[in-house]
Amino acid sequence: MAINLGAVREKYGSIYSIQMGPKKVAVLSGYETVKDALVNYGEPFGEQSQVPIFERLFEGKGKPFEVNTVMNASVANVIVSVLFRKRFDYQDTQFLRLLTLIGKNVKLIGGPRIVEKGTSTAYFSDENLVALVSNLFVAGTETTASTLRWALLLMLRYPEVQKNVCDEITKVVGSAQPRIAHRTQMPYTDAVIHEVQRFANILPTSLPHATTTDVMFKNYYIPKSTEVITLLTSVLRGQTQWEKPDTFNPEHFLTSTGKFVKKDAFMPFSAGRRMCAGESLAKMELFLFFTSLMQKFTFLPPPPGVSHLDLDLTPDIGFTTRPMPHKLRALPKA
Ligand code: HEM
Repeated sequence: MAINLGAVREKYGSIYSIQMGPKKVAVLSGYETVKDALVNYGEPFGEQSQVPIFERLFEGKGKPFEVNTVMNASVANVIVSVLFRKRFDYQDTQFLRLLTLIGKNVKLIGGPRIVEKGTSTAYFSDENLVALVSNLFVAGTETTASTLRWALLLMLRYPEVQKNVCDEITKVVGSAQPRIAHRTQMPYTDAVIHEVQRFANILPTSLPHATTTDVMFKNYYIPKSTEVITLLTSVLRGQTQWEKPDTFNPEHFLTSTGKFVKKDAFMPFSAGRRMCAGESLAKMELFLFFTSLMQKFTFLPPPPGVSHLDLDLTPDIGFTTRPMPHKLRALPKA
């Protein structure tokens, strides 16, 4: 996925276009070209790019609304543009039905397990392709959207953390569009996103694995083809790993001087050769969606009389850990 735009520039010069999902995008590079475009041609290059999720939130004008659909649709469109080079309109009935079905499936899988007939992976077929595309779609949508919904709920529940995030965004990003490059200068926001992922614990049992051979593991014999579940909850909420394992506490990822600190037990994407294939994409999405939303809105619990202390952090039932359906208010910032 990663394109070395520096290398592309060497080949094609300082102005070229690339296809990004459904859109053809012009790339301007090099000091002279960029300065010329921004200063001398400020007007024609000056329109702000439309971001559908913001339009939806602005439409609400601070009224309470349910965030599930718009969050799922926004995140699903990222993966749809990677897979199919297109995006769906948020009103598209087929798209909305697909998202509803994914939501229902995830809930059902959390109950008694459904045993599926395996698709042969011995050769490449239409069947494999459909399975691959739908796996990527499901894996890439529900997980990221649910993490973002937790992020908003936790910001409602901990307004002081929301304020610290917003202050850091004002200081580092200002009114510019947030970019991945900002992340290293934003240790507090980075820590909050890590702590959201740790606390949300989206895939508490990870995905099931199976042994490829008979194994002796710590004096236990495990025969070949045994299904193995690795409990990520026990790592993300491990009592010996974290100062306050069951409390949302961004300080878990901060030193006493406010620097971001990595933790070995931060393992929401699992680890090893089967670890999440979409980790980098997910991390980028989480940072960009979260900072962009926090930059533009103040998130509040729905009235009347709901205090942030009343908000319920008990997760909904399902294969993934999702917040209970709830409403919130998004107040546009001046
Ligand atoms: C916050 C977001 C996400 C979380 C927490 C997450 C977490 C995980 C976890 C725990 C696994 C299981 C790894 C294992 O079996 O050991 C997994 C697998 C996978 N994830 Fe993600 N994921 C996220 C987002 C994504 C995205 C955006 C994509 C796609 C672009 C994606 C694609 C996959 C795929 C394809 C696998 C299967 C890998 C394999 O079995 O070889 N994930 N993910």
